[in-house]
Amino acid sequence: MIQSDPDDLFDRPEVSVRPFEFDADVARVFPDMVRRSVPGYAELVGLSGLIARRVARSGTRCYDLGCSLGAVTRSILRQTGPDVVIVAVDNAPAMVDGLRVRLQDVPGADRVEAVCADIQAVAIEQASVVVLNLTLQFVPVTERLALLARIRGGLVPGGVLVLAEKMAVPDDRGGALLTALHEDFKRANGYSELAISRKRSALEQVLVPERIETHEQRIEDAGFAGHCRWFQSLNFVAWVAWT
Ligand SMILES: Nc1ncnc2c1ncn2[C@@H]1O[C@H](C[S@+](CC[C@H]([NH3+])C(=O)[O-])CC(=O)[O-])[C@@H](O)[C@H]1O
Ligand SMILES: O=C(O)C(=O)Cc1ccccc1
Repeated sequence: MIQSDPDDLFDRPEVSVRPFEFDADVARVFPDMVRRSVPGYAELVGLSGLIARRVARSGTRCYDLGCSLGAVTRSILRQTGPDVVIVAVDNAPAMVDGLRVRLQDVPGADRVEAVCADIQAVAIEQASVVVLNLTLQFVPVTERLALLARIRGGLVPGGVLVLAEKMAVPDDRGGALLTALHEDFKRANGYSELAISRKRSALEQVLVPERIETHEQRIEDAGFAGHCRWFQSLNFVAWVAWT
């Protein structure tokens, strides 16, 4: 696990009242926050690297879109050969700064191009793997299809999209159970009732989850030839989609 200060952000009264932002405070606690908030996060990161190991070809690029501090970037770096370039993109300057620091003593880090930019404006070219690990949920819903279609267009034959998202649960007993269990997971990881409810408010309209069927329909509409779901833990789910 990468070094992190403990996440106490939502125990502070002033942080709750404004919408969630990937600023310097969040970047400082992010590894602790994401580990304690996303069930299966370590598996998502590790398995994304293994997917890249299987798929990435020499002379191609792997993209880590919404890379935060580069957990997936480092996972891919460990699993791919010397002729694979990794393009790590985030539009939060504090995240990209943190990524650059964390790459300093990592072997092979010269294969990583760290870019501070909007993923909607970054060219995707010669890509064998494009990872959106918990990132699409922050892109405006109306712009999601265009982004996936552009990713599809930048993939080499045999290339894949790896998409992981918090999902909107169905409005039924199963959905209610998943939501309740996600809160139990946060409680079990030491978050207070207040912190859980404040973060929920801060994320409203910032993180917009969608139903599994909506994601799968969009993957098809974007022109991918096929997809399969390879991960689910409570209300977090991941797919691989291929050309
Ligand atoms: N339009 C955008 N352009 C660029 N970056 C963006 C955009 N929108 C959001 N981000 C960035 O996407 C990241 C989402 S976190 C990803 C975790 C990481 N993938 C991980 O495997 O640790 C997930 C979470 O916090 O739930 C943040 O760093 C944002 O700045
Ligand atoms: O905490 C949540 O409810 C999440 O969906 C995960 C998360 C993790 C880190 C930043 C924002 C959301």
